[in-house]
Amino acid sequence: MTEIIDGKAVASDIRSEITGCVDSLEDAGVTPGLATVLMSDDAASETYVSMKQRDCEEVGINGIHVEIDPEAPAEELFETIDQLNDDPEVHGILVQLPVPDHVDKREVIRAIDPAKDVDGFHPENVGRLVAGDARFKPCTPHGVQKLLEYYEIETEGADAVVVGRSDIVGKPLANLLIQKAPQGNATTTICHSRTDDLAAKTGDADIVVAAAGVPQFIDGSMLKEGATVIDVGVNRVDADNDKGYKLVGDVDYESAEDVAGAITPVPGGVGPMTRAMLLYNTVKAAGEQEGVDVELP
Ligand SMILES: Nc1nc(=O)c2c([nH]1)NC[C@@H]1CN(c3ccc(C(=O)N[C@@H](CCC(=O)O)C(=O)O)cc3)C=[N+]21
Repeated sequence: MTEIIDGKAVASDIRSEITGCVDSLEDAGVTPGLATVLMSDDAASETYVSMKQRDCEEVGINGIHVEIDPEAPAEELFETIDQLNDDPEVHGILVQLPVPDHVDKREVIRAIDPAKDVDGFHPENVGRLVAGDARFKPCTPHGVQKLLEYYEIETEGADAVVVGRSDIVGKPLANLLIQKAPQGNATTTICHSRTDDLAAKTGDADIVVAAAGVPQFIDGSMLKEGATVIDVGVNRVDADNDKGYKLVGDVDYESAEDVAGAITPVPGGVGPMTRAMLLYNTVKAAGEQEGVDVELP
C-alpha cells in the first residue's frame, strides 16, 4: 500500500505547537511579528501571501502586509525593507518572489537584516546552513525534512535524488540531506535540466524530490518500486473548472502512486509545510531578537 504523506495534517499539527510558542512569547511580553512584502500583480503570488497572513492570524503572530506597485522604482522596495529592518515589532521579513525585472533580486535578499531573514535566503544564512550551523532553514527544505521525520522515512544511508537546483529549494535541501544530522546522512545527487539520463538517476533512488517547476515531468516509469516521492511543484495548469486552472505537481501523481512506497499529493503536500515552517522561523526570530527561550517543535 502506498502511504499518502499528508502535509496538510502535519502542518496543522505544527501550527498548533507554534501557537504554544507564541503563548510563551506573549507571557514574556513579546508578540512575534511577520512582515510580508508583495511587489507583484501575479495572482498566485497574491494567493500565497494572503495564505501566509491567514496562518499568522491563526497562531497569534502579528502579520503586517505591505504592497508595492510593481511599476514603482526599486527604491520604494528598498526603503520599505529599511523601515522593516528598523521596526522592533517586526521580527521576520518575507519579500515574496519573484520581484519585477527592474528590481535586482540579489540586492533585495541582501538588504534584509539576516536576523529577520525568515526565508533563510540571505548569503549569511546560506553560509551558515552550508557550514552546518543553520539559523533559519529555508521553509520548503525544512518542511520536507519535517515530513520525512513525521513519516519516519529513513534518510541515513539512503540514496536521495533532488531534481532541481534552485537557491530556494534544490540547493539548500541537498545541503541538509547530506548533513550529519537527523533527516540527513543521505547519499545525495542533484539533477537538473542538463542531467544526462535523468530516469536512470531517479530510478535508482530511495527518495526522489521533484523541485524543478515543470508540471508532471516525473512519472512512475522513472521511479524505483517503494521509493519515497516528495513533490515540491505547485504548477497552475489550465482546467475546465470555475477557477480556470488546477494545481499539479512536478510528479505525474497517478502513475507515480502505483510505484511509490510513500508520496506527497499536490495540493496538500509540501505547500502547507512551507507555510508552517515560515511561522516556525518567525517564532524563532522573535525569541532570538527578544532574548526569550522558545521551545520549538
Ligand atoms: N520569499 C518567498 N518565500 C517563499 O516561500 C515563496 C516565495 N517567495 N515565492 C513563491 C514560493 C511558492 N511558495 C508556496 C508556499 C505555499 C504554497 C501552498 O500552500 N500550496 C498549497 C495550495 C495553494 C493553493 O491552493 O493555491 C498546497 O500545495 O496545498 C504554495 C507555494 C512559497 N514561495
